[in-house]
Amino acid sequence: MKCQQCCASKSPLARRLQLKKQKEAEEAEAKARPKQIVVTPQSLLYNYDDVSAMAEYILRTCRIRPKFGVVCSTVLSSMVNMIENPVDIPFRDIPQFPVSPVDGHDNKLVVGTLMGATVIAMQGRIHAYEGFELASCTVPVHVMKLCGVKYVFFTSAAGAVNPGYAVGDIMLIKDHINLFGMMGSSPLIGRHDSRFGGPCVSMVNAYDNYLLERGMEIGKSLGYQECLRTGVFACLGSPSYETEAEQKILSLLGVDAVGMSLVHEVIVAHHCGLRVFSFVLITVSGFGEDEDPAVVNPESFLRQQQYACNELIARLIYDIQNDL
Ligand SMILES: O=P(O)(O)O[C@H]1O[C@H](CO)[C@@H](O)[C@H]1O
Ligand code: HPA
Repeated sequence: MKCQQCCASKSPLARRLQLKKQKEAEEAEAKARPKQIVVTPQSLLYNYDDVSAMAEYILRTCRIRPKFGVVCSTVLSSMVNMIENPVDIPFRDIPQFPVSPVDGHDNKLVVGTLMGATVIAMQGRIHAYEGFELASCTVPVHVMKLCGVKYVFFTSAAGAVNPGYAVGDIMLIKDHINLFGMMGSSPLIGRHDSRFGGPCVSMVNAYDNYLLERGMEIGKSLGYQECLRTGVFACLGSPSYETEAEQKILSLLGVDAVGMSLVHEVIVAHHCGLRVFSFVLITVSGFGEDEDPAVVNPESFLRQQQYACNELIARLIYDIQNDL
């Protein structure tokens, strides 16, 4: 006697009929199911309790409530050497905190005091081009917020788009063009938690005007007026540096300098009510020059300007701390 099931499944016609029936059943089931709102993974990755747990771990470990947060660019990680009585907290020790897999990234927080103020600095940041969700790139900002931070300074290495800029220039950011956001990708997409902010956020004064002006004044008073600029920044999503054609587009858009981070961090910081000061160190001069940005060695590069950046951060913290 023939077995109905296995013999039937061997006939191509029977198999096709079976698949058709299966598909129809699946479609009917899908139709009957209530429509679901698909929440993007951004807001699901770290909820308020997850972020609280990270902040609690940090506060328990360092026993300091930081008022200032600093996100150090890969090229400006020497900033943490200014921190007194430092407590190092490796990212991997903080529950759920993202850890960069890139060689040479320090992957730690340094908490202590600087110019008499309490600070928490990120030595090494999380980049989208490493394969992280924007929520992972920006969760450190929410953690800083729950640690008690009020002011946050973001720094980055950048390539010049403005032809008037030179390597070594320090551009204080007055505005950005959010290329990620224009393409529909933002760490704020998805269900929001009102303890961090509302569903939408105005970006007016995201780069705090007062801090920008103070930063400029301090930079000048320190003698850096020749290399100080204020300009518009944009962030690329890919680790490939921009092509000449892309540089031209960026220039037409009004971008002065371009990097691979910072913009989404600033959005999250402003959204949750932190006061933001940001600047970039120009490490690659752009536009028509025969320079390959990938060959720039950040380790041995621009020591003097790195010092200038550190001085700028320290003096601004001092002035804010002392209401100057
Ligand atoms: O974002 P930071 O750490 O400044 O690093 C910048 O420099 C690297 C490229 O040289 C990129 O990672 C870019 O984003
Ligand atoms: O020249 C650059 N282009 C884009 N991102 C960068 N990050 C550092 N330098 C650059």
